Amino acid sequence: MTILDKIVVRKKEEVKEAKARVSVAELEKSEFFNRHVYSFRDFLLNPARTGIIAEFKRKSPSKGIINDQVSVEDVTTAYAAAGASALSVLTDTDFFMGKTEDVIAARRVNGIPILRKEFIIDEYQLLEARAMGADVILLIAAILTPAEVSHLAAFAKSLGLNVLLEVHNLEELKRSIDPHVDAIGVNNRNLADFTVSVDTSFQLVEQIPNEFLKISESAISNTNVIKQLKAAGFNGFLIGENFMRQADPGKAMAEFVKGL
Ligand SMILES: O=P(O)(O)OC[C@@H](O)[C@@H](O)c1c[nH]c2ccccc12
Repeated sequence: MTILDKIVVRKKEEVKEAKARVSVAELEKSEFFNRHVYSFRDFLLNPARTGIIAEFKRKSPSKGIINDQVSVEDVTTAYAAAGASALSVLTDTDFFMGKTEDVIAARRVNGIPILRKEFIIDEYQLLEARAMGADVILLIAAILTPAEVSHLAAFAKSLGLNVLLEVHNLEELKRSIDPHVDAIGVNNRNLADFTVSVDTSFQLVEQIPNEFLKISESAISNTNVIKQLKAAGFNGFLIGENFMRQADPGKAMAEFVKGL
């Protein structure tokens, strides 16, 4: 079993437990459920911002603890002030040390799009994403059939959410592409074996139709790479560890963007 398989097994249990604990009617009554959702496209394409989707990530299966000493409010507001186009906040607890409350806390203090970074396998998690104040949801092609991608993307759109589809090879891209998706993210990290290569982004960019926003995800640690990715056609750059491994991730991002 790969780590991704393990995460999905655990996720199925979690979703079952959550459904038993909190009804859909309760989710629909939550304070953020009917709020205005920010447009991922507008923020990513705004030239006054950096295109960086800055991630709050305490821990990962590949790196272990990255940083569990900082607050989600401090870091995300500093990311936004440093020019982030959007925020990414992990909500998986067992593998990434994240939680629903992290998105809620980030939502209260930020006015830019928030991606609920989660392993989505069920419609219920999209209702949760809406309820916690997220604007963007992630669909990972490696764990979903094309029919599931299409169904979940359409349901997310019906809730007003933006959809980011993540692929890490041409086969996943070809089989999963769907008109309900807003953005396609090329993950430079293979979630099955953790190998990383930014070349994955350069190889796949030409194959992504231009109606989709193009995002390069993971293992981005210098501004020259961002310049090259931009020249190749990418609109967004998802960065986590490079900032989070510093004592002050917001300050690390502010320093980083000086090089753009
Ligand atoms: O920390 P990095 O290498 O900058 O990567 C950030 C982000 O791309 C990565 O956390 C990620 C990309 N896709 C995911 C899916 C699930 C969990 C995590 C991820």
